[in-house]
This record gives sequence, structure tokens and C-alpha cells, in this order.
Amino acid sequence: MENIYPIFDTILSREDKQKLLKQRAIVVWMVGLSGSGKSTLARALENTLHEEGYLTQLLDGDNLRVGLNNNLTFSEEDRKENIRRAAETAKLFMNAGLVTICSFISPVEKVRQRAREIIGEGYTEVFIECPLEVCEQRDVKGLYAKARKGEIPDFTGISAPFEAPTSADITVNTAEQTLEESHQILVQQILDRIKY
Ligand SMILES: Nc1ncnc2c1ncn2[C@@H]1O[C@H](COP(=O)(O)OS(=O)(=O)O)[C@@H](OP(=O)(O)O)[C@H]1O
Ligand SMILES: Nc1ncnc2c1ncn2[C@@H]1O[C@H](COP(=O)(O)OP(=O)(O)O)[C@@H](O)[C@H]1O
Repeated sequence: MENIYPIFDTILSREDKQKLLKQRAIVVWMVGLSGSGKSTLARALENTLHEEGYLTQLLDGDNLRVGLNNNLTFSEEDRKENIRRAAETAKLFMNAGLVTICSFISPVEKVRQRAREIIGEGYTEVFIECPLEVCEQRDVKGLYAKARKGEIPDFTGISAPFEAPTSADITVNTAEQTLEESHQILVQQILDRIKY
């Protein structure tokens, strides 16, 4: 890029901020179909980590899409841009020392790979595994019914692709586990990674 001079050697590093906060900063990147349990588990994880004394930040697809990403649709190109912006934002929070919990469908390997590259060391992929049939049966927001009727274009799993991650760092299966079981697995796995 021309005439742009980013400063990378800031006086305070991520390490300095981690030291102050006495925690290791990572990005917990939750991947899964709509209704798989991303938001529920992300919120529960954030609450538990907060109670344990960790400074956290939650970034959620629906929330970012009403603000920072409010000009983006669900086309392939716009999802790519959605994830790029989300990953750049997550990286800023991580570099400030926070345990950053991200909840985005992130439907295809190519966009997840991009998020992994942007965030770098600390990117921790969590697959919230749940078969489409179960997500559709839950239909928490009534979106699957609308998508089946053709009222929502490009709906993930119905009329837009979802590629299950093959290289996730952590997987929970919300069709086979209770909410409490999935939550406990996540808390234990994440605490191991953020203890200073
Ligand atoms: N077409 C289509 N496909 C999928 N999802 C849709 C769509 N339209 C709206 N929604 C709502 O948007 C939420 C997903 O946004 P994300 O930013 O996470 O999606 S993506 O990562 O860019 O694919 C998703 O939230 P979750 O249910 O929490 O996943 C839906 O509430
Ligand atoms: N093991 C589990 N983990 C997370 N959610 C679960 C689990 N079992 C059942 N659920 C239910 O599944 C639904 C998931 O919805 P939500 O968290 O909004 O999904 P998403 O954010 O992926 O769209 C919630 O109603 C939640 O109570």
C-alpha cells in the first residue's frame, strides 16, 4: 500500500499487557452452523472466565453485523469480508491482552484459513459440531423455516455451503452433549491455554 507507514514496533507489546493482566491472550474462534450453540457457549464461556478473573471480549456475528459490518450481505464475497474484519478486530483485542471470544459461522475453510493467518499465534479454532437436522429442529430464531420457504437467500446449510472444520483445536458436539457438558469441556480447555 502506497504512502502508508504502519508502526509495528510499539513501545508496549502484547507480552507487557499479558503481564499486567496476568493472563495469556488468545482468540477463541467458534465455528458452526446457525443454531449449533456458538452464541450460547460463547456467552457462558465469557461469564465463567470473567468470574475466574480474566479480562475478555466477545465478538458475535449478529452483533458485528448491526455495527462495523452493517454494509455486508451473506454473499460469498461479503462473508469473506465479514470474517476478515472480524479477525482484524479480534487481533486488536488479543494484542491488548484480552481473551477474545469470537462467534461467527465462518462457513468455509478458505475464510477460516484467512482468519488464522490474520490472527497468527493465539488463534484457537473451536468447532461447535451439530448436524444440520438438529440445528433445523432447534430453529432458535425461526430462520431455517424461512430459508426452507425461500425467504432467506444464501442460508448456510440450506442454500449456501458449510464445510466442517478438519483442523479445529477443540471440538464439542452439542447434539450429543448437554449444554453444561460442552461448557465444561470448553472452560477446561481454554483455562489451560490462558493461565499465565
Ligand atoms: N443467509 C444467512 N445465513 C446464515 N446466517 C444468517 C443468514 N441471514 C441472517 N443470518 C443471521 O446471521 C448470523 C450469522 O452471521 P455471521 O456473521 O456469523 O455469518 S458468516 O460467518 O459471515 O457466515 C446468524 O446467527 P447465528 O444463528 O448465531 O449463527 C443468523 O442469525
Ligand atoms: N450442548 C449444547 N451447547 C450449546 N447449546 C446447546 C447445547 N444443547 C442444546 N443447546 C441449545 O441450542 C441452541 C443454540 O442456539 P445458539 O447459541 O443461538 O446457536 P448459534 O449461536 O450457533 O446460532 C440454544 O437454544 C441452546 O440452549
